[in-house]
Amino acid sequence: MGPHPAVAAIRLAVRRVLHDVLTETTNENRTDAHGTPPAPLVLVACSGGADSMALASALAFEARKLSVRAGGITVDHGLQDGSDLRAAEVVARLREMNLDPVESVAVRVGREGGPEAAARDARYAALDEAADRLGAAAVLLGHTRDDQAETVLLGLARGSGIRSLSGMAAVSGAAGRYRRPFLALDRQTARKACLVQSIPVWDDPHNTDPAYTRSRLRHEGLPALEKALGKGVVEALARTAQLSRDDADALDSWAAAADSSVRDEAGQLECAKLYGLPPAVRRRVLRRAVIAEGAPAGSLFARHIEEVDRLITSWRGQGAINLPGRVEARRQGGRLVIRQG
Ligand SMILES: Nc1ncnc2c1ncn2[C@@H]1O[C@H](COP(=O)(O)OP(=O)(O)OP(=O)(O)O)[C@@H](O)[C@H]1O
Repeated sequence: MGPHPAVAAIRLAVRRVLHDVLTETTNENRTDAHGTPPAPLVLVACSGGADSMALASALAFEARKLSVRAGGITVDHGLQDGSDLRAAEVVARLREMNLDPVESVAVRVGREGGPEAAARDARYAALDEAADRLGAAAVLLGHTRDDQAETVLLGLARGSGIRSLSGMAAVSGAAGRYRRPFLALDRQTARKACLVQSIPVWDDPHNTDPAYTRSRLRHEGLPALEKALGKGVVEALARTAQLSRDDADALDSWAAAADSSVRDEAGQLECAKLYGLPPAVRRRVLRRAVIAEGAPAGSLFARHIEEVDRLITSWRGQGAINLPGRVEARRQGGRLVIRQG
């Protein structure tokens, strides 16, 4: 008898990603002293929750069959009493699965951008550091289709265009280090896989705390949408993410190609030429120009770019526009001048 369908599904998802990682490392043509390619190290980022415990179990199983070393990292955000004990427990469970190396990394969470964003920033910084130090070829994350649907809704509510509707990428980070094998699987499958394999899971109290936006969305928003629109809404939102990502990528390439065509010989942006671009492309050209002058991408919102865009489309002699990173945009003699003040 084969494995339970939920276990088969999580293993297949991980196997596909491990094959990708193996193909990429082979293509890089790296070999050891004996001329054979070294087995790449793949880490699972594990919170101890159902998604990442399922991921860890599938990684442990599939890595044994392939030429892949499997390890794990758990990050202790230090935000709850006893978080260090929980991290130690996760480490013990990952070691029981024969993952090696396994580490717990303690981080200090700042306040920048709210508690969820601050915890996420600290977590990714710690995962990056660990992956570099251990020489990992990839870090697996347990985001599911349900997480993707939530991310699309959060992006929709920001009102900042299709890039924010495109959710999380299956491959992201420096040199494509982060992989999300479960993006097409639902959360129930991961939970079921833990249940049938008797893997204990930790339910993060933050996930049910209504103080957190994502938790409200998960427990109130999405169920209400499913009631109104039917069960297929999660799948539709996840599909929207993929379609939006493709559209956003195409528009970004268009903007990159359009950039040189709207500049004069001195490299200055010409307002008349910018005016002739489709708005979606023009806003991207402007965003690129503002970032190139030193505005931090994460602090640059749609409303900032709209204001710069009005210097082109609704010119009424308005003054300079102040942007994040002390960048300033002004219209001068038919040119758009963007520079750091
Ligand atoms: N403390 C942590 N340490 C290591 N990795 C983490 C930690 N928290 C989250 N992750 C990684 O990020 C992914 C998404 O986490 P998030 O908290 O957004 O979702 P989740 O649905 O609660 O996931 P899980 O059920 O695995 O906890 C996790 O599946 C895991 O891979």
